[in-house]
Amino acid sequence: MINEQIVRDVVGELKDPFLHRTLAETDGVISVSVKPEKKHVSVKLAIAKVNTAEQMSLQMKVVEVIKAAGAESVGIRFEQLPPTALEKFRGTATEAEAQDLLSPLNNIEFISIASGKGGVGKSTVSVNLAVSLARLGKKVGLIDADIYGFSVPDMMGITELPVIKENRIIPVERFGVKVISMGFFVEDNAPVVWRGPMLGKVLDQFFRDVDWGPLDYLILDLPPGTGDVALDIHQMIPSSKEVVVTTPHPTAAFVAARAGAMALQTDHSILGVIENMAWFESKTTGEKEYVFGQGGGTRLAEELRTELLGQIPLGQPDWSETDFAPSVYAQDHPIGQTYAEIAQAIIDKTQK
Ligand SMILES: Nc1ncnc2c1ncn2[C@@H]1O[C@H](COP(=O)(O)OP(=O)(O)OP(=O)(O)O)[C@@H](O)[C@H]1O
Repeated sequence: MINEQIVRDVVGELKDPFLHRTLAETDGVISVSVKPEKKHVSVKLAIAKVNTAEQMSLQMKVVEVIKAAGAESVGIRFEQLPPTALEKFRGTATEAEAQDLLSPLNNIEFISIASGKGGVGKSTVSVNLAVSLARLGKKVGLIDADIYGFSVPDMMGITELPVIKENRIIPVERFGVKVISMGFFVEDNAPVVWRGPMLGKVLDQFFRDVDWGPLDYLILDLPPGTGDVALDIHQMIPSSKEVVVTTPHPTAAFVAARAGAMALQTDHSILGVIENMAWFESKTTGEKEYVFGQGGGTRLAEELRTELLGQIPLGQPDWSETDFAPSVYAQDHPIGQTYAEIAQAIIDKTQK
């Protein structure tokens, strides 16, 4: 039966990627909690530098060893080692890494977009939030981590592929957003059927081998639902602030609550709820019709003890206004303005 000591032992053997000392040596295993009945383990680790590709790789290894020790799900939080510990071990880093440790922290805010089920508009929301944050002057990256149902390139009207320069993948830039999608690496729209380690490698590559440059926000479009794939990805991505997308129907909100619960279980925090397809407004009378019901967003926000960041009505973008990107709303489109307000609320909440 898995217990705290076993977790401390297996994780303690892994090395801090910058200091090349084991986490046991650096006192990097801050806390461990085990819920035996759910076979769930939460760990809090301290390493030399957080929110880096190296953290991502370590995160994969942590998930691997804890699962090998008998856990079914894992939540990981990282924090930075205190300066005294860094000073003590810096001699073990290479010259370049020591320099790197001195540089200002690569302080990216990870925001993941989740939903309880498919088709509620999670990818549309991811794309438009990313574009709106960029319009507000932020440096934004977008990872289409909906690995089996990637749609971001099509939604943004991206036709080119990323180029490789000096062994680094240069993301495609569109509307000021740097985009990486599984769709760039799969031929002829073939379905992707990997799980576990392969999935981890792909995600790792998205973080490690992509030349993101400096970023304020990295938006992750997660796979829908609360199944194994969504759980795998939740465990493998760095701890993030999560936005849960739902439609207004009470049942949809009920399902979305499970996605929120999964986020919390895997140590992500919840930033808020977006209610999509909230109503249809008649162009002729201005009357609102609540086609998919009412109240789901508010109810979900209450249940997750968070706030409703905004409500997005039904409506299509005007393609010609957005350079033929089928799902991007122009800045002056009413829905584009709503996205701008939500993006501003996210900036305020994350103080970026
Ligand atoms: N507010 C909206 N008004 C009208 N159509 C919308 C709206 N939001 C999304 N859609 C449309 O609904 C469909 C589903 O949206 P989207 O692909 O973003 O959902 P999803 O939750 O990401 O689905 P999946 O996870 O299954 O890929 C798309 O055709 C999209 O254009």
